[in-house]
Amino acid sequence: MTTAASPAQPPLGSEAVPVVTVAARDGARLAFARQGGTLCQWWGRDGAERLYLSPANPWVATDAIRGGVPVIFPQFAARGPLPKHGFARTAVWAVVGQGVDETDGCGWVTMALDDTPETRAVWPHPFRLELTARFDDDQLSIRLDVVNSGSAAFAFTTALHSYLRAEVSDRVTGLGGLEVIDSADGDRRLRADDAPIPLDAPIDRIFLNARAPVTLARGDAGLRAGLRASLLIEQSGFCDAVVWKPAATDRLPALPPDGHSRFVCVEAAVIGAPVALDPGQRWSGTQTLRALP
Ligand SMILES: O=P(O)(O)OC[C@H]1O[C@H](O)[C@H](O)[C@@H](O)[C@@H]1O
Repeated sequence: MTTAASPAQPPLGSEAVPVVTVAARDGARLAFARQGGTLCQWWGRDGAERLYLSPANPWVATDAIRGGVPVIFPQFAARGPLPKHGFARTAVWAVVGQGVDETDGCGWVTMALDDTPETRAVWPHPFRLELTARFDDDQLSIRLDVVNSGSAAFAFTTALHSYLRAEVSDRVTGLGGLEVIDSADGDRRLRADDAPIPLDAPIDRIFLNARAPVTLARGDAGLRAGLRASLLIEQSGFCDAVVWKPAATDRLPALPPDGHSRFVCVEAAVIGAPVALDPGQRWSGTQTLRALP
């Protein structure tokens, strides 16, 4: 277990859910937990938090971590017969390696999850997941690999459920023109317009075939809070994107009363057309967050 940079911060991790921190050469840092293979926090070299990690997260071994980057696999949300968001976010992953890349100074960590009797009880497929994060002060790149290690084909949906620090005056841009499934409105289909998405209202939408970069643009409050002017969010392999921000009245577990107004999730996802993998095949998807000056 480690503690966050400032003594005023709530504890980071617990005995049941240890959290480890790795530093890049430029002083940026990343915290991760084997619980769910979750990246918990990415600090710039100025110590600013770029991800949202709920101060009310209970750090118990059975729960997904409320914040950071939970890994959603093999089912997104309740869109199928499995438990909501699948099992990868609550399983205990292995740490394959961590360190600093001598060539470019980036910090990195790789975690992996293989099928177990518990996963096969809910989803009867041998698989291997590998999550590799590389980061410095300017960017965090997160790659998810899915390998079919069995002898029969399987299909899955997935997401990197990234919780980004955001204030209500911030906006999300770059998703205009895409086909949308509005999860908050009975899966109504609509076409996104070009207007920036305001973060002073709840939203739960899937944007299909999201290939272009998305920007989280700061308003006054975000700039006053010391956040970088904007965050550029790019993805490859993942064909869809989700923008989710709960309402104050949602009263989500592990979130403080003002938590809904401190983040937005911009998720790199595959939902509309599940990935089908034959035995021995590998699928890769990457989400990259670039902190612009
Ligand atoms: O509360 P959780 O189970 O972590 O789910 C959090 C959210 O995940 C996704 O973004 C879904 O689109 C939302 O409908 C869901 O509320």
